[in-house]
Amino acid sequence: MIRFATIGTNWITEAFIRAAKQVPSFHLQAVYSRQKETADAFAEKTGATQTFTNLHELAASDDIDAVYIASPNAFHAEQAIVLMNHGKHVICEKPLASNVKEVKAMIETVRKNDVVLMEAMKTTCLPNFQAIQHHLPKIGRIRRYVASYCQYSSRYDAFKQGTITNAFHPAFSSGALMDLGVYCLYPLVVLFGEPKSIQAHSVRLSSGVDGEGSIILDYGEMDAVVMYSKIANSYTPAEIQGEEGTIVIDTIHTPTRVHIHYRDGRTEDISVPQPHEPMYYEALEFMTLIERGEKESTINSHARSLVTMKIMEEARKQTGIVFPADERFA
Ligand SMILES: NC(=O)C1=CN([C@@H]2O[C@H](COP(=O)(O)OP(=O)(O)OC[C@H]3O[C@@H](n4cnc5c(N)ncnc54)[C@H](OP(=O)(O)O)[C@@H]3O)[C@@H](O)[C@H]2O)C=CC1
Ligand SMILES: O=C1CO[C@H](CO)[C@@H](O)[C@@H]1O
Repeated sequence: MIRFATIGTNWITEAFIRAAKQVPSFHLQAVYSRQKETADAFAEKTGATQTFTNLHELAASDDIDAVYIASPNAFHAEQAIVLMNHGKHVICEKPLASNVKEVKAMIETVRKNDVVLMEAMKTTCLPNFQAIQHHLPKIGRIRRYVASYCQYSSRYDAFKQGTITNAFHPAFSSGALMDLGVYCLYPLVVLFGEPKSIQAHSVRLSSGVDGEGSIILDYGEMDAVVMYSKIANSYTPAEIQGEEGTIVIDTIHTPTRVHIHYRDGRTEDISVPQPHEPMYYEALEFMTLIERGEKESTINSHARSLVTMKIMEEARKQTGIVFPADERFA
């Protein structure tokens, strides 16, 4: 049994708990919130038996083995480091942190402690993503990866009315690239590694974060184009274009229906059953690592989280997006 605590009381933590409960070794021991009333209400809703309002008490507790972090991005590194220094395993929401320095500090903390740290990037743990990897050689020499995640945010309505919520505030290391662009980039890094160079463009909002953006990534004999937005929608599937065929993926964040369109006109459905909720697979991966005494996921590895963050930081540099967290760790 792995005794979990959670940080963050928004809907995503409920979704994680619901999915993780399908893994037999999961036990929800405690929830953390800044406010006692919120913690109590969330514990009642989720079945946790303990609550915390002090991160250091949570970190020091002998009742907890692992923590799922779903706080605003700006707090991921700080919270994870405190927890890992007390021997807690950490599964931390995407993006792993605010910037490269923070990711490096987190990886350094893993090295000093006997703990697992994994970025909760659901996409790459999904059976249909693994099907894409398996069938990739069938499309011949790869020439382009295209992915978009553009979803108009209800919080943008509030923004237009003059209320800047966490999702659009630089103090929380937010914006379209950090929130949605990461879903296009992480699978790209898993499939093709680190690009030689990138060119980024973004539409900056008055708060200083990006509302949308695009990045072209140079891989020498192939390139990648990723597009992301919190201020407009896109219905375009993702594609991996090869000389012999093209893999078409319905949605990059949660691949469910995946087809190969061969150049000779044939089509092959390479989708596989994905019976569980999307977050089940990342939860299973994380818990399996703990049970096997392994330090890191070979899927959502530290190196891949670091390369993804390097790309995002470079894109921010090119487009003038600075977070207070960058100065904190400078
Ligand atoms: N995997 C997925 O599909 C999704 C992942 N995410 C990720 O989850 C994380 C949280 O996102 P989201 O729920 O939108 O974020 P929120 O801004 O809603 O904050 C999440 C939680 O953090 C706490 N919090 C809020 N504001 C502050 C603050 N100023 N200081 C400290 N703690 C605060 C709150 O918990 P409390 O009040 O109880 O302390 C809140 O429930 C992000 O990293 C995001 O990228 C988000 C949605 C989907
Ligand atoms: O990761 C995410 C996926 O979906 C959400 C929107 O529905 C995002 O805002 C979020 O951060």
